[in-house]
Amino acid sequence: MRRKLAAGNWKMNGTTISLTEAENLAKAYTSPSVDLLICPPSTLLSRLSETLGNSPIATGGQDCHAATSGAHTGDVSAEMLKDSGATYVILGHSERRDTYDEESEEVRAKAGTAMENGLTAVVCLGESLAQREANNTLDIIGGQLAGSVPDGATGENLVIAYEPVWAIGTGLVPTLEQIAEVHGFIRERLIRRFGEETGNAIRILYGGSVKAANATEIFSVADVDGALVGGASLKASDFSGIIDALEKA
Ligand SMILES: O=C(CO)COP(=O)(O)O
Repeated sequence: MRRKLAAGNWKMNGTTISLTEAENLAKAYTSPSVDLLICPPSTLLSRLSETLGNSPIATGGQDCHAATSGAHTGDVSAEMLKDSGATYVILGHSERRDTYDEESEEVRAKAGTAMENGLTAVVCLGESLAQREANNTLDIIGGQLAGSVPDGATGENLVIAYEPVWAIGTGLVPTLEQIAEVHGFIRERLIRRFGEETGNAIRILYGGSVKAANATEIFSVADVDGALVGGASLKASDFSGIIDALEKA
């Protein structure tokens, strides 16, 4: 049985004041029935990890370098994330694939380094609107999945996030049938590559305009094991509506 996961990606949002939102969340969820994760900007990671202290809410980075250390100005290593209290790291987000031309091969190298450092890699996959309209969604997702996930993935060290690029921050959400098709396809590919047991243990999150108002129906879809939430994870009052829906799913 896969434990569900509600993950917040704060992206490039948040300063010290935002720690209060995490504190409010920690007060509200002292023993949640689902896993909870916040991935703040790296400037807040240490303080957020300290603020959350013994709360069950985990913290994570939003990217890491494939190398363990060295002359990489501006980058953050997996070891640094771990040292800042993180247990997860988001990798291959479409905003990084787009802005920094991150290819799946690079994402795979980063995920390997993250896993070696004891982090759980949240590997993001997603098609653009043009790719969906050209009926290429499953080809794109299949290629990104095969290319971005390293060998040795398990239900512990890997989470997949399906985030259609056109649904991120737009208020547009795929139909439940479209979500079911892609999540079912990812599940099948994971089983084919890693075997029945591991393939079934890896969690698959949906991400893209998830809100309290649409969370219940999204969580009703087979193989949706939780959500990777952007905008609606910034305020505890918004994120808690999504967490509550996941706890009831
Ligand atoms: O990109 C996302 C999470 O990683 C989704 O962002 P939104 O929830 O703001 O659409």
